[in-house]
Amino acid sequence: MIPTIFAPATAPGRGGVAIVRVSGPDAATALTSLGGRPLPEPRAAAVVRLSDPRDGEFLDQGLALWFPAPRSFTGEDVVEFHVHGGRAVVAGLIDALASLPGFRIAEPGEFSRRGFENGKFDLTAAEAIADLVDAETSAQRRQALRQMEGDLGRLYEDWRHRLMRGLAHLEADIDFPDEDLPDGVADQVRPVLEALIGELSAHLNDKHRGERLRDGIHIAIVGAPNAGKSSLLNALARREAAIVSERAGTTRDVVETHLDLGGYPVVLADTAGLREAADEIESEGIRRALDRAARADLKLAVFDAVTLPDLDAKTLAIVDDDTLVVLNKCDRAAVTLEVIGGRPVLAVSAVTGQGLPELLSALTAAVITRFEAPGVPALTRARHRTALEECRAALQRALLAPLPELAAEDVRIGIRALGRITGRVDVEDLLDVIFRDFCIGK
Ligand SMILES: Nc1nc2c(ncn2[C@@H]2O[C@H](COP(=O)(O)OP(=O)(O)OP(=O)(O)O)[C@@H](O)[C@H]2O)c(=O)[nH]1
Ligand SMILES: [K+]
Ligand SMILES: [Mg+2]
Repeated sequence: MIPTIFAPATAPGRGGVAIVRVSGPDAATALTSLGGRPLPEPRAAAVVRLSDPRDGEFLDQGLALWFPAPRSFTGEDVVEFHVHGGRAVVAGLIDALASLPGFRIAEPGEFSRRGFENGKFDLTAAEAIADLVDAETSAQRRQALRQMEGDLGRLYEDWRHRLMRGLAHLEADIDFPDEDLPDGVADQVRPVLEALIGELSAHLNDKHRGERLRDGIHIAIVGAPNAGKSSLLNALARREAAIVSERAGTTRDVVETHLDLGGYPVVLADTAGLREAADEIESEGIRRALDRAARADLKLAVFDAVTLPDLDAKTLAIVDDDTLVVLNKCDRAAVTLEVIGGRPVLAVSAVTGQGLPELLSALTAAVITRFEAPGVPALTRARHRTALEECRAALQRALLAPLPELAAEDVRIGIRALGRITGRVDVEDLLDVIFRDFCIGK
């Protein structure tokens, strides 16, 4: 017997309203026994006076919604109680529900899991629900919503169906060599595999755009000691996140701060000044700085306007296409350079704030051009990436396979890898395609 599960759907603590969700075969009982009334109209809010069925103690007056299966989030019978959002109210309701036979508190993600198991949505959409709940910026929200609406799931399902048709052709070739099938089935498969390998590669080769959007885009501030890196971090973050001092070599550890740039989540990192280290600790700090610069999506290379025309060679060596060049302390020296290391110079003062709005817009623009690709759903999870790489490798093997049997086995591996992403790994699907495409033996 499937247990009926329940849990608060709203965050713990005080609030205007708290929602407690119930799902399972006995969900209706929760409403009738606690609410002391017959079931209301489906999907219409009804006023309920809730009391504990054990002793009749009044718990709260609230609203109840009744969603009979299968038209609910989980695909099961679902009841939602909207009550006053106090801890004691919710605790009393939870306690009363727990006393009902066959009821237990839900495990994390269990409502979504039941929804997936009842075919309400695929795994990518379930993951998107989690992302949407975690979304902190508008771009994160947009990506999660697109994925929840099925953009990514549809892309992977389309690929999987194309592969299944390819496999059906291969299998027909193997199983029914004497049947009256069209010629050259194997030749029909090759272009299908080649096209898919191309599409998989384009999707995989996206600079981790979607994954970055979930985790945050990494920007590293690098430069010589005392160039004003920590001052710049503090100015951009509008808080004293890093220690600033006139002593060269102040920053040792990487200091991170989180920003929202144009709706994109950004992890901005301040690092140790680059120079010949004076001691072991500084040398470790510089190693971390270089490591961070190498792994960053974007870099801010900070030069000191006071020391012009000398440019720090260690910082110059880091400048590349993913770098914004910043000339700091322009309150103290006239800016005479427009280009450094082939990149346009952004003149700023971390102290007076001069040039910072321009730096912020340049940074935001750089972030947007690197990570926005309208219309095309992005790969969002390492789990998907692993499966897609496995699929591509299998298809590449299939192209080289000397026998159709071996090619078919590799294509099957590719199909299973794609099926794992959406959670659709049903062999019945494959039979459907075989019978629909060939109608052998009727
Ligand atoms: N006038 C002026 N002084 C600045 C500016 N930016 C930083 N400073 C000063 O320069 C000194 C060094 O600043 P920091 O921010 O500690 O420099 P840093 O690059 O982080 O230095 P390390 O952590 O030692 O590598 C401090 O005394 C700051 O007040 C600026 O734009 N104008
Ligand atoms: K310093
Ligand atoms: Mg510093």
